[in-house]
Parts: sequence; structure tokens; C-alpha cells
Amino acid sequence: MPDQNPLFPAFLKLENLRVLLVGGGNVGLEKLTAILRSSPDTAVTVVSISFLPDLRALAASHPRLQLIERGWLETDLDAADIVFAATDDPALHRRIKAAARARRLLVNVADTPDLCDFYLSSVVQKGQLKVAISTNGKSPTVAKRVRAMLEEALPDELDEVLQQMTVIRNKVAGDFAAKVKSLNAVTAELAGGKAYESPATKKWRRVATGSLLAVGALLASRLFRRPE
Ligand SMILES: C[C@@]1(CC(=O)O)c2cc3[nH]c(cc4nc(cc5[nH]c(cc(n2)[C@H]1CCC(=O)O)[C@@](C)(CC(=O)O)[C@@H]5CCC(=O)O)C(CC(=O)O)=C4CCC(=O)O)c(CCC(=O)O)c3CC(=O)O
Ligand SMILES: NC(=O)C1=CN([C@@H]2O[C@H](COP(=O)(O)OP(=O)(O)OC[C@H]3O[C@@H](n4cnc5c(N)ncnc54)[C@H](O)[C@@H]3O)[C@@H](O)[C@H]2O)C=CC1
Repeated sequence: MPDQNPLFPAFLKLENLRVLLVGGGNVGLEKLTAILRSSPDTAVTVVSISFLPDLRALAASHPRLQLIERGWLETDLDAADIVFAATDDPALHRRIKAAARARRLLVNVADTPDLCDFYLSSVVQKGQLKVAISTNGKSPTVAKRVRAMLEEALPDELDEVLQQMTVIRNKVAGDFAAKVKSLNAVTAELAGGKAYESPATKKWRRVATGSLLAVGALLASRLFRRPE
């Protein structure tokens, strides 16, 4: 049995929480972009000694985004429910983590999995459908590739299906078990029907994964070979 990924997936109503982001450089901008792409109305306070222009520009289109131009203070945690640390100062990250821990706040520290209580994921979005991908930090690049694979494979019409299902869901009668039965029947085609995937597509996917494995093995053996 291979090792399992022990992370627990959940979808946060981030708009109900106060987010503190420390660091307004490249990595801070990446984190902020990820937050606002999924949850644009979130109240985010960014504390940083300096801000990239692109990050300042985001504040213009997001009224609940607040920028505070100074170094991080422990009291910044007073108004936070969840914390992202993305500065270029590892010692500061350890201090933020310790102070947040004492207050039982959850923290994500850029580039430091050991200090993280949670990780960001690669996200596939088709309207109301959202798929989050985690490799447990083993390879964010593979997470990114799987995202692209799913973006391509999942039909855009899925969002329309979701809209229709909401209507049907509100209309089907009966007790809980009867409802589950009829909703399963309506959606059976999605999971097993011919609309799902042709044998040729499945085969192509296996070949692509196989060749990635082969190239990966070759690269790994080159990278880790002892010098002669
Ligand atoms: C643990 C985690 C913690 C966290 O950040 O939350 C983490 C950690 C680290 N990332 C590193 C590097 C890179 N990260 C990316 C990209 C993404 N990284 C993201 C998440 C995560 N990254 C969490 C685990 C997610 C998982 O389960 O896999 C994504 C999914 C979401 C997001 O950040 O928005 C986003 C893809 C978004 C998309 O496009 O779909 C790329 C590729 C690129 O940018 O093209 C590279 C360079 C190539 C490479 O290294 O693979 C390094 C080494 C830094 C160094 O070398 O110094 C560390 C630290 C370490 O591993 O020690
Ligand atoms: N840029 C990238 O894509 C990558 C960066 N990294 C690492 O991630 C770290 C961050 O990188 P960048 O965001 O590019 O750096 P950056 O220099 O662009 O941003 C760092 C930000 O932290 C702020 N800061 C510093 N001390 C602070 C303090 N005491 N309080 C509040 N804010 C403070 C700075 O004002 C700045 O805005 C670096 O250690 C870098 O080596 C690693 C991999 C890739």
C-alpha cells in the first residue's frame, strides 16, 4: 500500500474570515492573487514594508483589501482569523508562526511546509464547480499539470449541468433516500456513460502518464548520480 496523503480537504468561506498577509513582494502577490481569484470579497489586510505596484493595483478593485505599509507587529494578529506569511525573512516567519500558534491561528508560510498548518492547492474552476488538487507538497509542478489536464478534460457544460441539477434537486419529491435515488439516476451518464471517456482517450492518458514516469526516472537518476 503506497503512502497516503493525510491532508484533509475542505472549502473555506474565506469571505467570513479576516485574512492577514505579511509580505507584499512577488510571493505575497501570488498568495493574494490565489485568495482573491477564488474569494474576491474577502477582507484581506496586507502588512508589508514595501508593496509591488501590481499588488497596489489590486487594492483599487477590491474595497475589502487593506494595505498597511510598515513592518509586521505581533498585534496585527489581533484582527486576524487566518495568516499567510510571505516575506523574505525566515526568522520573521518563525516569529509569526510562534505568535500565531499561541493564539491558535492557522498559518501558511511561503516555501516552508514545516511551518504550514495548511497548503494552497491547484484549482480547477468551471463556474460553480471547483476542484482542488494536492500533492502534499511533493510536487507543486505536478499539481499544476494535473490542473491543466482536468481543465481540458472537464467539459464546460458541467456548470450548466450544475445549474439544472439545482432546479431538479429542489423539485424532486420523496424522502431523503428516494431523492438520492432519483438524482443518482439523472446523473448516471456523467460517471459511466458514453459521454464520459472513450477507450482511446483513456489509453492516451495512460501513455502520457507512462512517458512522464519514464522521463522522471531518467532525470532523477541523472540528478542523484554520484560524481564519478
Ligand atoms: C507545500 C506548498 C505550500 C504552499 O505554498 O501552500 C508549496 C511549497 C513549495 N512550492 C515551491 C515551488 C513551486 N510552487 C509552484 C506552484 C504552486 N505551489 C502551490 C502550492 C504549494 N507549494 C503547497 C503544496 C501544494 C501541493 O500539494 O503540491 C500551488 C499549487 C498553489 C499556490 O501556491 O497558489 C502553485 C501551483 C498553482 C497552479 O498553477 O496550479 C511552482 C511551479 C510554478 O510556479 O510554476 C514551484 C516551482 C517548481 C517546483 O518546485 O515544483 C517550493 C520550493 C521553493 C524553492 O525552490 O525555493 C515549495 C517549498 C518546498 O517544497 O519546500
Ligand atoms: N519570487 C519567487 O518566485 C520565489 C521566491 N522564493 C523565496 O520566497 C521569499 C520571498 O520572495 P519574494 O516575495 O520574491 O521576495 P520580495 O523581496 O519580493 O518580497 C518580500 C516582501 O517582504 C516584505 N518584508 C520584509 N520584511 C518585512 C517585515 N518585517 N514585515 C513586513 N513585511 C516585510 C518586503 O517589504 C517585501 O515586500 C524569498 O525568501 C525568496 O527567496 C522562493 C522561490 C521562488
